[in-house]
Amino acid sequence: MQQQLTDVRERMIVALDFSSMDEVKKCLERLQGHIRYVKVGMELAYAEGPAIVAYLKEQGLKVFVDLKVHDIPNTAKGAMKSLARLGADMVNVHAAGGTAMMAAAREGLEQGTAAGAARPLLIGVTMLTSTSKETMNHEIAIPGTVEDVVVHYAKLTKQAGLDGVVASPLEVPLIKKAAGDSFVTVTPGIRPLGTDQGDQTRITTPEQAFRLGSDYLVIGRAITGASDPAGVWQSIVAAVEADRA
Ligand SMILES: O=c1ccn([C@@H]2O[C@H](COP(=O)(O)O)[C@@H](O)[C@H]2O)c(=O)[nH]1
Repeated sequence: MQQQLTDVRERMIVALDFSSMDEVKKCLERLQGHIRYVKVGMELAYAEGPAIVAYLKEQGLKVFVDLKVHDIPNTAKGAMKSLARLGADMVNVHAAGGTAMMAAAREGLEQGTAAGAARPLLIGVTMLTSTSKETMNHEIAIPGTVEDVVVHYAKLTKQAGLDGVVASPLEVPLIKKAAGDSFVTVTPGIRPLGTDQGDQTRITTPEQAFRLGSDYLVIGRAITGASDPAGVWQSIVAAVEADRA
């Protein structure tokens, strides 16, 4: 990792999968003082535009802009140049775009980052955590195991000069073995015990995710869809801290 983050709260990213600023504000009111890092995905970014990132930064939060860029290298480079100007802390591309696209994305991000400002972390999405081996083999037409494909994408991502990958926590030990400990792992597919799996297939609990070596956890519905989001947040932090003690 670029930074040693000892407080688990700095490493738990809450996915704000909402379609309006109003819903975001209501959610943040309930989580105020607890969360440090949030994720803006396509639903919110397409609904509210760049203003949402500026708003979240004004609230003192770190922001992962999760738009999963996947296009020809020139377009990916331009997209990253524009994204760099938003002031996000983390952005991403699909590793399936290949090394030329990922390297171009990194160049665009560097060019778009203001002088003296820190470049956002650039992360490659390996295989979506909703994708099972069956879907990967028979629909996406990639043979083999998910683990082998994820490690292959992680190596390509590193080769292209990116900072890390998005994958399931289940694959983190293999990624770290192949790409090194400092290669950042961002892991959705987090389900505290007793929560609905929904559309995710490659899941772990928060405690397991940290135990497996994940650098950042992405947690959405388990927190934002709960009747007491702050209570769920606190119970996750407590469970992780107890597990590490
Ligand atoms: O492989 C991926 C990449 C991104 N995501 C995103 O993470 C959150 C997960 O939300 P939950 O409600 O905790 O399932 C969501 O915003 C996805 O777009 C992912 O799940 N898997």
